Amino acid sequence: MSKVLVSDPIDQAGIDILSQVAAVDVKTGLKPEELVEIIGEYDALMIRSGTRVTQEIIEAGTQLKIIGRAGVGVDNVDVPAATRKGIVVVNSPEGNTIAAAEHALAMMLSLSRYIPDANASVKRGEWDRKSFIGAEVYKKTLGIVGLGKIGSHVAAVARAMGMKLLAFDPFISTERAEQIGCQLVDLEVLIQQADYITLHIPKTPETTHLINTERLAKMKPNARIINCARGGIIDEEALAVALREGKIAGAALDVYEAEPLGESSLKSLGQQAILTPHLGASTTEAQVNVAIDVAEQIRDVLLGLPARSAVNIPGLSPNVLEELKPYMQLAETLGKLVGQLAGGRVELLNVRLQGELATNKSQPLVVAALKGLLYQALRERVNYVNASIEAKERGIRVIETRDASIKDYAGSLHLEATGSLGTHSVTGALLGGGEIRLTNLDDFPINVPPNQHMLFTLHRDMPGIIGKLGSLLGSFNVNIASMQVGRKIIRGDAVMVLSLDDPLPDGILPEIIKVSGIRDAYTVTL
Ligand SMILES: NC(=O)C1=CN([C@@H]2O[C@H](COP(=O)(O)OP(=O)(O)OC[C@H]3O[C@@H](n4cnc5c(N)ncnc54)[C@H](O)[C@@H]3O)[C@@H](O)[C@H]2O)C=CC1
Ligand SMILES: O=C(O)CCC(=O)C(=O)O
Repeated sequence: MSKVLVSDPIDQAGIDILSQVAAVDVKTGLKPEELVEIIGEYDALMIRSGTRVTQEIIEAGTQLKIIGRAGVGVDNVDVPAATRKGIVVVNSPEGNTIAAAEHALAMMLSLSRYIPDANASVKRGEWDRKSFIGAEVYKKTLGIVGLGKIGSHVAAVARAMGMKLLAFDPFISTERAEQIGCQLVDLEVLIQQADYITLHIPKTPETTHLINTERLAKMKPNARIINCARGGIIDEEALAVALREGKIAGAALDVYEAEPLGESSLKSLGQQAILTPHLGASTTEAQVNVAIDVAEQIRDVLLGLPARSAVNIPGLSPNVLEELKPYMQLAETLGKLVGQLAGGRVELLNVRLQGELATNKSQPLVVAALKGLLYQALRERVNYVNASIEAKERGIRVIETRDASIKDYAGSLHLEATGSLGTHSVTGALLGGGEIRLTNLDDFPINVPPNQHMLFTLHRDMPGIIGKLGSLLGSFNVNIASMQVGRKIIRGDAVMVLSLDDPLPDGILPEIIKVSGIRDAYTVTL
């Protein structure tokens, strides 16, 4: 039975799902060295933001197949290290969207009306109404940095509160921003015009310290800024100075450069600063959503099924994946075949989507073809996650082409590989029931199903050659399951495709090539 380690607090709904297929250990608050020590026993790791999954932990996770992050941000996981080891990393892209958006909105209103400090003063026994004269958000300008899932929901609610909306997001179109009721502007315009700024972007090298001393200096003196995205997008030291010097009116932070927040000049600020301990996703609803979403994906991967929200395999909706799955199987089979024909060191792979297939996404098919191509070298170590990286590291150049005009089958896939044994090509298609057919080999038309053990020969089409090869194989006790010849012209060059019941014994290939009329022979295991 598989074993899953849950190393952060996760809703019971997720544990129940995992328990259907695995033995689940919940061990929260582990020190990094404790995690390194035990991770080797587990097939899956489920975390929230509390566990840092470093390269060291990934290296020690010799059985790990999947890391599930019950939330959005995977910045606490060394995704490249996981990818190199073929470990799927999944998240829950939408499970906590509403929770995070509502937290940002709550922060905006709390900042405007000094709710945390007013509450604390009443609880201290005071009745001070003068110190808490707030500001209305109605008719004020909200600048949203990052108009993705959370930013868009913040926009919808803020618009209903009568706010004017500006947005900065270099990756979305003006039309999309307008649909959400936002005017797309440059970051500098947003910084200068907004009364409230809320950040909803990932932390990347480009967004680290996006809000720095210079930008804080350009903000309006009555401006308030909210960060419920990721720590480090705002330079915390610069922010503390700007707040203390009254350059801006307020800031509300849920996330920090280092968590938990230790020594920090932010802590000594007054009512102009509100600090929460990374609570954006902390609603009952969001925790149930993310736990179910991620646990289901871990369960599926442990059962050998694809994950719907993997961050390190080609992003595909479950529907598209379901539709493409048979073609991915075809691509993998063709990749295995052409890789063995072309020889170990393949330098170039050309993947051509033909007929109806030409309108599909090519990336998953390319990845599947590479997985097949590299199987000979890497066996079970290559999978959909690491196939592209492994290919790149081996210097395999990949070209993707499409030809919708080729209509001999509804949709077909053509792979051409150049390696140490020359350039070889193979085409395959799917029959009605999803059965794979090899339809072309090195430009010779054929029509054969793939078989575990196969022999291909390039020969001259002449009387007696089939018999000679049959007798030779018989003398080595090899049973032929089926045989087909493909040729373009009578008595010209031809290929022979044999499906064998047994692997070809060592030493027989040179004997086959000695048969008069046979120019080359290749053995393939699929
Ligand atoms: N505080 C908390 O507990 C939570 C925090 N988050 C964080 O909130 C952030 C946003 O999450 P989602 O909206 O779900 O992500 P999303 O991927 O839907 O949206 C992010 C948006 O940022 C934009 N973007 C990327 N780089 C940018 C840049 N340099 N400048 C401007 N825009 C840029 C993207 O185009 C995208 O539209 C993430 O960092 C996530 O980790 C999410 C959930 C809970
Ligand atoms: O797990 C949590 O509570 C943090 C959520 C979060 O930051 C995220 O989903 O990106």
